[in-house]
Amino acid sequence: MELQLTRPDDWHLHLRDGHLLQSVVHHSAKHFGRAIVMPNLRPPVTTTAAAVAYRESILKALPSGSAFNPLMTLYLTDSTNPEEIKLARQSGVVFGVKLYPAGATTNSQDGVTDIFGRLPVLEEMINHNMPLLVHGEVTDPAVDTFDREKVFIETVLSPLIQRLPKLKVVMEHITTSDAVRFIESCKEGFVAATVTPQHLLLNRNSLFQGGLQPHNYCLPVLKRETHRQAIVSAVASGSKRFFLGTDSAPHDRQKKECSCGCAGIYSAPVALSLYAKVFEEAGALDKLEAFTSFNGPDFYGLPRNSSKIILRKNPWRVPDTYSFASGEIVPMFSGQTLDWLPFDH
Ligand SMILES: NC(=O)N[C@@H](CC(=O)O)C(=O)O
Ligand SMILES: [Zn+2]
Ligand SMILES: [Zn+2]
Repeated sequence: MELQLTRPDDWHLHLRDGHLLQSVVHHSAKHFGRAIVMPNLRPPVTTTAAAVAYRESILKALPSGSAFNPLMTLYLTDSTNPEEIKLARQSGVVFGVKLYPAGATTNSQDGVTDIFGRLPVLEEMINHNMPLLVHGEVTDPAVDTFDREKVFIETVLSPLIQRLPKLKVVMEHITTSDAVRFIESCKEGFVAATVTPQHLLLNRNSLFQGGLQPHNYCLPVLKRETHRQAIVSAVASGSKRFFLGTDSAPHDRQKKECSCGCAGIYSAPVALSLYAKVFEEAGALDKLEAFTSFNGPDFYGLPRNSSKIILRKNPWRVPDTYSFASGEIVPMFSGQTLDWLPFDH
């Protein structure tokens, strides 16, 4: 059995830099046309100049002949000014501005402490039709980890959208039925969400199955099964508001398997196989292509890709690890067998 799909894009990807970039970028470039590249490097990509330089290093790291197009983002801080948004738009290579609430996730320490203090920047983004990409969790240590997305929607995102109804917003890596309901309640074309393979396939039991499982730890953390089911129903419905964003987040194995393991799941090499599995199990393979290849570019106002890929039923074993110059990375579904295998058309 075979499916032909318009070439997909990844609307949420971490490519890192240095050795790690060199060893992961080809996994995304192999089948994806474009990717929104997240700016949470150390130091973060806070200026257009830095985004342009980062883009150059990504292009250099690509296999020769690759047509992969990295779409860059800026990391919003408490000192980002509206002028930077103008520069970003003029550059032609920056496609979004990322909101990390300070302290919410990996490399978010330079993030925003109060988004309502950034209104002039957000208004400039509206003028330039530049979307705000949101890691949607509050950071208040008094709020239970599993409630942080819901509380963010209630106390930050919903009031923000009411204040700035013309701002385009992508709620990244949604994890709850609350997020699904919220996105569905917003104006189509203005608010959308990316969905990761892990939040479609795993629930929070996967964190503790037979012992602590650091490779299933990401942020926002996996939630209970009812939330997973709500997210599957949302994507299987064919709604245009949801699209593919892997949040593929490579970390050296030693940084995951240690006394304070960091958050992030490496899914780039398996993501398309996993999304196909989700849609097949939901009886919605006919909705897969819109999710992987249409809804994202339509939301961002970019053309859909013209080339195609094939997904073939061809069981394959996911490698246990991928080696890179200074370590190894354990991928999602490491060592397991997946049915669908992507090929270039
Ligand atoms: N998702 C994660 O758990 N980690 C991401 C950061 C992020 O997307 O929040 C990373 O950069 O490692
Ligand atoms: Zn995030
Ligand atoms: Zn991410």
